Amino acid sequence: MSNPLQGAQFVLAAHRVSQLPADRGAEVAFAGRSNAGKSSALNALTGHKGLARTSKTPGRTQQMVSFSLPPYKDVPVSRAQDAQERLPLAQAEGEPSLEVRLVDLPGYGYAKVPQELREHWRQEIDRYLHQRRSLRGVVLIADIRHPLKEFDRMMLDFCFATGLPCHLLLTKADKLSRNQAAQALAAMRKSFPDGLHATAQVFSSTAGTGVDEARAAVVALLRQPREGVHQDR
Ligand SMILES: Nc1nc2c(ncn2[C@@H]2O[C@H](COP(=O)(O)OP(=O)(O)OP(=O)(O)O)[C@@H](O)[C@H]2O)c(=O)[nH]1
Ligand SMILES: [Mg+2]
Repeated sequence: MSNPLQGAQFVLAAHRVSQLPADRGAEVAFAGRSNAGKSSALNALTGHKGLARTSKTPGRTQQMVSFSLPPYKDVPVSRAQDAQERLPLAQAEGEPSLEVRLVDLPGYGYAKVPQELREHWRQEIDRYLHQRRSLRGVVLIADIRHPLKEFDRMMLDFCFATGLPCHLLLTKADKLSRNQAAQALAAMRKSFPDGLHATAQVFSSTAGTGVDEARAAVVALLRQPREGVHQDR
């Protein structure tokens, strides 16, 4: 299966929402607690090992890092079928330029990050979620071995309240047996409230588990129509 997210390139790292690329096209944000494996997941999904910086030390990503996917603006509609796999954004929207981005958000909840900085990111992430019109969905990344933490719950609540779609990657599945991983996934799905627009899967950046499924989920998020996503945001 070809990779619909290949060709991603670093655009910029922002300290504030206002420094992000122009708010058009479609983007999907990667969120989760510090050290959950967000940057590693981005690298696995784009098939570009060194794209996002990863680290054993929590708190590595201290900016909002924006990556662009190749613009497919010149794909003739007659070849759309052929291009479907490589065309993350729905053409039906009729935007002349299909700008598509992935955003690596700073990890949340790392105690050693100074309080002031944590507060800064709490505010900026909140602002990002509420204001970013091109945001089509969130990939929430959580360690499969641990129950969801406060930040994860807040993110799901936000998605629930605003109708923003969310795809949960239960990552580091290589640390569990297949059976344990399947059980953790089933328990997680059960805990979702009715009406939450969320999907979940088992994932491992290191073992490559669930990579194709996750790529398809990201593409599905990028194709979300703009309406319906942020009516209430
Ligand atoms: N075993 C295993 N380790 C992983 C996996 N994904 C990430 N890691 C490790 O977990 C640590 C954190 O990974 P990162 O991708 O940097 O995590 P992050 O969520 O981006 O962290 P911050 O930027 O600090 O918020 C690194 O040591 C990774 O090698 C995985 O699927 N399996
Ligand atoms: Mg990171």
